[in-house]
Amino acid sequence: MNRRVVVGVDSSTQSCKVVSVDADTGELLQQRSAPHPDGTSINPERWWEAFEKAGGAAAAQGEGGVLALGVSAQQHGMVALDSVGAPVHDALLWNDVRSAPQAAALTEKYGASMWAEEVGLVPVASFTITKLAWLHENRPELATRVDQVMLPHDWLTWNILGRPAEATTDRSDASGTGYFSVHSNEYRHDLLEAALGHAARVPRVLGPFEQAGVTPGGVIISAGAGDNAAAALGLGAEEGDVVVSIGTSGTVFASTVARIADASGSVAGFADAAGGQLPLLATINGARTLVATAGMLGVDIERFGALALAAPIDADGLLMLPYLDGERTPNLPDATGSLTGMRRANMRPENLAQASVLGLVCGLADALDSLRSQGVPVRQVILIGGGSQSPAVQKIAADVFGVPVVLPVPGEYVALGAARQAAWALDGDFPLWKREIATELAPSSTRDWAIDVRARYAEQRELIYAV
Ligand SMILES: Nc1ncnc2c1ncn2[C@@H]1O[C@H](COP(=O)(O)OP(=O)(O)O)[C@@H](O)[C@H]1O
Ligand SMILES: O=C(CO)[C@@H](O)[C@H](O)COP(=O)(O)O
Repeated sequence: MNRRVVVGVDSSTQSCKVVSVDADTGELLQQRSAPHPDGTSINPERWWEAFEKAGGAAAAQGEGGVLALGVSAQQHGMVALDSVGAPVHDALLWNDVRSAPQAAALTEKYGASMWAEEVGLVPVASFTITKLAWLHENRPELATRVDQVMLPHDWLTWNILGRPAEATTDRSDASGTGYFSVHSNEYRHDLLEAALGHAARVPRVLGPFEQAGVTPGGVIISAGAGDNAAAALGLGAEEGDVVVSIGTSGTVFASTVARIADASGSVAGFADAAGGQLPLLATINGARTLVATAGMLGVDIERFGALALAAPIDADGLLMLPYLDGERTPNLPDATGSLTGMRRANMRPENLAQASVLGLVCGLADALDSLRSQGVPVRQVILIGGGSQSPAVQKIAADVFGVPVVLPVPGEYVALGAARQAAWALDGDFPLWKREIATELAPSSTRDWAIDVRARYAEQRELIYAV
């Protein structure tokens, strides 16, 4: 019997991944990727070029017998288009912190409780609405030209469908804008206008398995999703599963029924891609903490992993707070990284490597504690993302997180989730693909060392950044 092929796309911060999957079994058939330029702002055409290089554009026109395709992408990016569909400014990405002052002003103007209760999140620089406010305040001549605002996944879907009069999005990605209410499932046009200075068109929000359209090649295009919501779909995350993704961002999230309204702003009450909720915390400094430290040591990422594994598990007291690009969790957009606990005896390359691993994982453990404090059940952590492939991360994760940690077979779970959504849109039934086999990461005989490291990490964070 001929396979029915669906395709999933993950247009993430650093690259575009395209996976071809058997629609009936979920078996991975092909996987390709192409890099994106570095930076926190980008001309969206670079996303299209990578999408083409990774085979996505051809698949979207039916090459290889593709029946359906779904696009997932990095969340929050501001794609502000004029009346002819051209960007008025490079897209400001989730990890661009220039709109931090606007985030603080929006929070002050309406109050954190309103944002948490009505919109589900409290503005920080990552969220689209703050970027529109930045444009309005700093480039008013461009802001007045904005006709419509999209997110990265919306813009790719819109281009795949030949730039129809009405763009589309989905609830999971809309929930990360700051001008959409997960409670009413309606846009808050008033908040968008307050930020941008005038009204602007926004994409129609599709249901979980609604079709965005069909390409001239006959390929059904699904609604798409924000990347973390797509990962939850790809993993088949269940109540009690908390996904920790170590990609460019570090994210900690769960697919739940209960809505979250965290006025502290730590936990964002996003929507998932299946009609539920996706409470989430994100750090700006994910796997690139390890990559930057490897660069400082003059070694590649494999050698970095070996160095970290060779160090004492607590880095012999060396401690890094890896706020290398500013930080979102905790909300310290102007912070820089710090290295403390240095002694002549511990100033060794392996200790620096391990300190960066500990700094990354301790920050994610803090996020896990915040998620738990909002009533989200934590039965196990499912560890994904490029950084999860680090043997040094795998060695300490169970001890530092303090709960069972499972590692699925290496895979692009965001793109797989987008493919699963495409199969859902194709058939109208959620595909019951087999759940990936996962390996439980063995904890140490005692996690006392991890409790001590986390306490010292918290002490330094409070001492240096007062959070
Ligand atoms: N073994 C490893 N150890 C540490 N970092 C790794 C390893 N393998 C990949 N990475 C890093 O993971 C990141 C890519 O992960 P990915 O989840 O694809 O990110 P994104 O989805 O944000 O583009 C890159 O920064 C890469 O250098
Ligand atoms: O801002 C968030 C979630 O709120 C990030 O998770 C982005 O969605 C970027 O994802 P990656 O490129 O790191 O996968």
